[in-house]
Amino acid sequence: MAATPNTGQIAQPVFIEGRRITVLYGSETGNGEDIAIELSQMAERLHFQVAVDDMDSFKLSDLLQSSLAIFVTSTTGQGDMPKNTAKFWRNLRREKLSGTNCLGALKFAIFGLGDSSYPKFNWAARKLRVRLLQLGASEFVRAGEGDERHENGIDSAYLPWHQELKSALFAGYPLPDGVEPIPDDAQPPPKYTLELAPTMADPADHSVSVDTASQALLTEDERVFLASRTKSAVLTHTDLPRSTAEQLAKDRDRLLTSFPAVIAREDDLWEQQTSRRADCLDKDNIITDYPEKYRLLSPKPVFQQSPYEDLLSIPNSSIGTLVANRRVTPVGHWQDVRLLTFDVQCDKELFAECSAGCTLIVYPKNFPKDVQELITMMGWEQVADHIIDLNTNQRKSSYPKHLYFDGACATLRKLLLNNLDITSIPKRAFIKYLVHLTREPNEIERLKELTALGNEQEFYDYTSRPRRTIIELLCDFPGVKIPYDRVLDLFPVIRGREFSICNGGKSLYDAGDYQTRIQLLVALVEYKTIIRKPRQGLCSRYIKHLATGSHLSLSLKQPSGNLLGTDQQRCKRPLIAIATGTGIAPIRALVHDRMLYGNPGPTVLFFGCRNEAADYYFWQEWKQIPNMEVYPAFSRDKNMIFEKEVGPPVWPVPDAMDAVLGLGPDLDAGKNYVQHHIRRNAKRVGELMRQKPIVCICGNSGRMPASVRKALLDALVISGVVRDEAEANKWFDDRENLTFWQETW
Ligand SMILES: Cc1cc2nc3c(=O)[nH]c(=O)nc-3n(C[C@H](O)[C@H](O)[C@H](O)COP(=O)(O)O)c2cc1C
Repeated sequence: MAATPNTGQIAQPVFIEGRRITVLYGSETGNGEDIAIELSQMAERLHFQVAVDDMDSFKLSDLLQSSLAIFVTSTTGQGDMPKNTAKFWRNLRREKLSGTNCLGALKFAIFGLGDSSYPKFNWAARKLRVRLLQLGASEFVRAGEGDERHENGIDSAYLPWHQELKSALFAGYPLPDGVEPIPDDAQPPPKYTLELAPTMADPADHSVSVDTASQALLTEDERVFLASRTKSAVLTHTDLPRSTAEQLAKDRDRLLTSFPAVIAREDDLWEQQTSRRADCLDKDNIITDYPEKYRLLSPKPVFQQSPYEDLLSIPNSSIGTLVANRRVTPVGHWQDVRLLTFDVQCDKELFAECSAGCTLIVYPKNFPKDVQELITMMGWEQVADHIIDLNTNQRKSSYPKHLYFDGACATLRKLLLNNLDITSIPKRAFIKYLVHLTREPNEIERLKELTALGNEQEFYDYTSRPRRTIIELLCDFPGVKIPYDRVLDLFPVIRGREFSICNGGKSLYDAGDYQTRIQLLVALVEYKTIIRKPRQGLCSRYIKHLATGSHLSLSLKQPSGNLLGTDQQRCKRPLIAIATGTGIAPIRALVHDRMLYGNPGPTVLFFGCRNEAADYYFWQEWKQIPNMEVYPAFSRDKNMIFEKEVGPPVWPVPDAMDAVLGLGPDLDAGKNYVQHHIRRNAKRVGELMRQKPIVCICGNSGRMPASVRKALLDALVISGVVRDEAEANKWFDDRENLTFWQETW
């Protein structure tokens, strides 16, 4: 079956010898990656041959050969480089490169993504820029810095910078006579395409597919089963590699065990009634008689309410079983916070090394109902359940990063269920692309208007502010028909979400041998927006509907810094922990780890939450921990607000950083936050500070980390460890005095 025809002309760049540009990005959650891809498309319109990749997938030696590059990086942690730049950044900083002018031939442009509520605003891009300059590279356009705090977000700085870069490329690298840039409104060539598996592509070939009316009524497991069986039958006529054949057999067995009884019964029946066995699959007529065998007796008319349970093919993941999904906040409380418990098969070494600071990655999925809505809207019914060809290694490498799929039985529906983020907020590039996919003049005009330069506020008001989803946008533009083979170009790939593990020590082994019992404390993202529709984050919705007993693919991620509590010496050191809300998760893991060696050193916890009755997590547990003091700050329990705040020793005029952050002596007045309790207990804090403690700050980013740091500095002065704020700053940053760990998000 042919792909839906495109409505517009596809503009192909002209090949011009030597006209190359490299676009490298560092990105944690995909914002930087999106910008890098948009910039690479802009360069393609100027007929550059573009290589775009994350920094770690790019060899430094290749950069040494490059003459033109664009860098895009976000900042993560506290002024840190994103993880997918770690190797590249390490290599770039190698001492032996210093003074070599090794990047003397490179011209570059750099754009950083950051958030000005962090003290180290855009530090990753700044550090990278300085190093590139040190190594001799020269900048051909001023550096750009996007700020998520700006009312129009990153776009406010990015859009003008994009234009500047485009003009600089156009002026600095003129096109040969007769070659014009590809206009912005011409449809870009596809980066990725989907193909139906060859034997399935032409329905006249053979009648292998189950008729679509019954397909629409199948459950996903049923469909997957049929798909894998269909594929087996098809592939018996080709040289099926052994490993794939084995995989198919394994999949089949797995599916049969968790399969709706009706299918299993049908299958058994067929096996009994026919003398034919698997060894007759090579007979010529196998394809024509195939559908009869698998026609369902009683198809289910409704779609399953929650996402399907099929395991995802995530590299280095393990299978987890959800043992408990318990709401820990009272039902009337504004926030639904879940304590999730998973038993994870720890056949992978990684899981045996789980400790405080590790995170667990959960891969959310879409709901079948939403996927069906999209399929119907786009008219993909005829192709949604055909096997698509994603199977060869060569092909795989040309699919988007983070796209994990089971190549043996991938279908468009499966990609939509498991891989493509169809409920995310549409990005500008998505909307721009849609202009080419509708013939309705009104829609074209409106889509163009939304993405026009100068209309950032309107774009924001239509997309981010109401948190409109891609599906909702498509409902607003019924004339848009996306060709099924363009889905990988258009829809973002669903990424796993990282959560701090909230248990440690012995509790990790509660599930017995070969299993690691892992707990997460997850605040579900649910809110009403200005369009008054309740909204849920993709992962929150997924988690909320996860039933106990569900199996899912999970990965473990080690912390980038030192492990904090895993040896006896460190467990005996004092711990000063400051946490707000679900930020208590990694602290609890550390407290558990420290118990491994009997009596740990003194632990002082300053914990901030709203109400004692609603979100004072794990309070009963703290009573059992030897040598632990807890100072809770309940910000909304009125009677808990103290009459008179203990201020710092001297309140000088707010320093530069405070002014930037809007902090000052008055801002927290009359409130009951962790920083107040730190000052109130300054003597105790100072006493522990003198004993080389571990200091942890975990919880919301924004103002909290800076306010807490300030309070800790004040405590150093009040308790006499140092004389003034300047000394306190120095003392605090000297790693001889304390180990510092911050986990904020
Ligand atoms: C955990 C976390 C830490 C961050 N740390 C910083 C920081 O230190 N400085 C900064 O300017 N922005 C910081 N940011 C903001 C990100 O750089 C910003 O959200 C950016 O859009 C993320 O882009 P990405 O999806 O490409 O990673 C942080 C964001 C998160 C979630």
